[in-house]
Amino acid sequence: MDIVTAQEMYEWDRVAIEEAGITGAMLMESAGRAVTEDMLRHIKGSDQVVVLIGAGNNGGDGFVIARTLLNRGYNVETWQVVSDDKVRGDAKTHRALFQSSGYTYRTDLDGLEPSLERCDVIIDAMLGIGVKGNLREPFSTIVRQANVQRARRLAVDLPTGVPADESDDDIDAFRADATTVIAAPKMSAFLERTRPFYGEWSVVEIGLPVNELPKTDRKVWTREDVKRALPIREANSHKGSHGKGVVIGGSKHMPGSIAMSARAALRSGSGLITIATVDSAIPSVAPFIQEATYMGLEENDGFATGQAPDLSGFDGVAFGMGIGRDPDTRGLLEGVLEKVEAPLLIDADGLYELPLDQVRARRNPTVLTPHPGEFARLAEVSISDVIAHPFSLSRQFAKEYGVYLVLKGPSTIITSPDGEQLVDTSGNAGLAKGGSGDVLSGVLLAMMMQTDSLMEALANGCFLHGSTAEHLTVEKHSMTDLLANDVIEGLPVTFRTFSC
Ligand SMILES: NC(=O)C1=CN([C@@H]2O[C@H](COP(=O)(O)OP(=O)(O)OC[C@H]3O[C@@H](n4cnc5c(N)ncnc54)[C@H](O)[C@@H]3O)[C@@H](O)[C@H]2O)[C@@H](O)CC1
Ligand SMILES: [K+]
Repeated sequence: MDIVTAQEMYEWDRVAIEEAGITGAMLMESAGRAVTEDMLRHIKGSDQVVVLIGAGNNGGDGFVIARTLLNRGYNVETWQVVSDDKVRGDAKTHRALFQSSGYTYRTDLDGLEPSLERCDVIIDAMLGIGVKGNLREPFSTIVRQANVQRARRLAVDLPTGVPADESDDDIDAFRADATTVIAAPKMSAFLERTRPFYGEWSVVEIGLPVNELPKTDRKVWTREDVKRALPIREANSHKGSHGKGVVIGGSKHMPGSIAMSARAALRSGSGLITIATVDSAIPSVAPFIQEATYMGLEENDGFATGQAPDLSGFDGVAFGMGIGRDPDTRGLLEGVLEKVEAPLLIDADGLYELPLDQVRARRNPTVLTPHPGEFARLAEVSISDVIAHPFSLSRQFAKEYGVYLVLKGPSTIITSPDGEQLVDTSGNAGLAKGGSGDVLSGVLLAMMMQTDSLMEALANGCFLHGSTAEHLTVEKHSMTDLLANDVIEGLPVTFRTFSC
């Protein structure tokens, strides 16, 4: 499923209208009808519905929605919140159709607040992707009034006041319980600051000529994508067919991270996993993971040091989980960056003092898996910049250093060195705990060794990790008590849902 910017969406509309010959009014009719159909999931026959209509084409959709609901016998009050002369083009055409169908609308805004207080459902068709900057009047007052009502709030395409794209503006917007998105989700549905305004969102198809539309290089990775792209275990496979991986990390006082990564990698189908960690950590890790083999690392004060061991012969390497930030570990990391020919994933403490020039110089794939704080440090920007512009900053960074970047968050954005992006929205707040990242690294390593496309491997890994947390918090756990180890032990159920 493509994710679009406002500009890309306008280009899709242009192709539909100018090249495919579908008129704007026709598109608006289809959009309004499809949105109504979707919204009916949230509307009962006895509900009093208020439809709020703005000046642009989002308002035009509102006239179609109001007419469709009235034709079906729903109780609807239609409010055009701007003066008549502001409504033009296709929206004006649909206002005329609304009126010639025998329906009337109100514009006396003094009477709007009591209506909002009385109604059961508010449909927001005031502003869509055309919003620019902070809300002006009367929109900001109406949004404020609507946001405090007990009524269910439903938004058309996007909640009024939420920009479609990345933005630094303060957000003052309609707080939707549910949003029916037209044709494709906009970037803001995945951004930390704007995503909550959407509520639960769904996408409707409106008759755009899909095969003629310019492709975007930004997509949501869905369950169907995972079903298609997840590695299948052939009946005649052996342990060597599924990847021989090594996880390098852990320190005397942090042995747990590497243990969790290794166990997650094994639970996710790796053929063989070697744990490379400081000698002093091996006795505490080994009893928990009997399926792994071990490689001792030189240590200084409990932290790994010395040269990189021989890592030839491995199909995938993950570095950094629990390794600590001791300056003496740097030589080991430099050796790993230089020597490892297999795909190399670097996480956690491995990202702390990462020599980026050496990363750029690598001829083999490198995967970095930062959370926003780690990414801000790597990219030398502020955390608030990362939160506001994760798509563009990820793309810029991945291209500049030639890396696969997994920027973790409520929406995880995976970017390839040539700028293609996949977004995973699975998971929940139960994962906001120490150890989650270590488990994810293990799952990703396993996927990297079993899937030809690294992008698909990373997106599958993020999805498996997130959807495991989702099912565990429905069946067995709460978001409060869920631990990283529970996620590892929940992976089998996730894999079983994909029958692999
Ligand atoms: N043919 C098309 O272009 C289609 C468009 N569709 C709908 O049209 C929408 C886009 O239409 P538009 O481009 O007309 O944009 P909008 O409907 O989002 O509104 C643009 C209007 O909002 C005003 N405005 C912008 N920023 C404002 C602010 N901060 N405060 C107050 N007013 C502000 C502008 O002056 C302009 O009148 C989509 O979101 C979608 O709902 C759908 O009907 C499908 C077809
Ligand atoms: K809207």
